[in-house]
Amino acid sequence: MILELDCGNSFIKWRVLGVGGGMTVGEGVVDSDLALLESLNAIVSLSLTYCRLVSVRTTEETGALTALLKSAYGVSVACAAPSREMSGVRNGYEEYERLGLDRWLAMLGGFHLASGSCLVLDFGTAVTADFIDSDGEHLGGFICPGMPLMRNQLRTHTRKIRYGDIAAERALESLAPGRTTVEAVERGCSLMLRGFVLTQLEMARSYWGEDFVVFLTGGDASLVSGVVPEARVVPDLVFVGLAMACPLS
Ligand SMILES: Nc1ncnc2c1ncn2[C@@H]1O[C@H](COP(=O)(O)OP(=O)(O)OP(=O)(O)O)[C@@H](O)[C@H]1O
Ligand SMILES: CC(C)(CO)[C@@H](O)C(=O)NCCC(=O)O
Ligand SMILES: [K+]
Repeated sequence: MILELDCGNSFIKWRVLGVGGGMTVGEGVVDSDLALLESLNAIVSLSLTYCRLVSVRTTEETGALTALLKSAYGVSVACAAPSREMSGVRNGYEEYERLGLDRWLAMLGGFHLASGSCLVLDFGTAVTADFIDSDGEHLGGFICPGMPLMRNQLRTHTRKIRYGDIAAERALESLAPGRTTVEAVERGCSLMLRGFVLTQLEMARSYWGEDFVVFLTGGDASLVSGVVPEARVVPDLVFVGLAMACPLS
């Protein structure tokens, strides 16, 4: 069984693939290393042979998790590393090692699935956009605060914006002008994300006309999928790239 991990800034996304890398035996989202071990230990007849991970955390944090996995399961752990070029994609950053590895892997996955120009949009703690042309050239991208950061900034820097998670979820059932604080904030931030997406689409059209594929990934992709009905929503896009960057043999 193969353990795959995407260690983001807020959550660790994990999944376990069965022997041969085919079926998904288990998957989830956890908020700590210990919660990850708990989830894994709950899988009956877990028998890990290999682990591959991508992390945008510090070297120390990633090292601690790697050591934990090695000692708990005696498994070898491969970490995705930055590279100038891979699987036909050329990293467009001036200093390629500074490009977030989650972005890099989502780009590898997207270019592989599109076999042509693509726009990769990831909606996590941060929101990112990356442009890859039909030659695999990464033109660069954008980084913005995601939904959790936008709402927390408002909560932190105002005195009267306070509401709970359940109210937040209910507020997003419509995007009409809000008549309560929670509706006004949740719908406002959601519309900001949608506006961002529409701007990215405009830019992609200016480069490639209609000849490109849009990928949506990340925990909050569903907030914007309505404005790009033609987009491919691929929740595991980072894992697609991870398997390419860290193959079994
Ligand atoms: N099962 C889930 N657990 C946690 N968050 C979820 C879940 N499903 C959707 N989300 C949403 O996904 C967002 C987090 O996105 P995601 O998990 O892609 O990124 P992250 O790990 O927080 O950050 P990064 O951008 O660094 O990867 C949160 O805003 C949350 O509302
Ligand atoms: C932008 C995030 C936080 C998205 O998860 C991550 O890709 C990251 O930390 N990137 C490093 C900075 C950069 O990509 O330029
Ligand atoms: K991410």
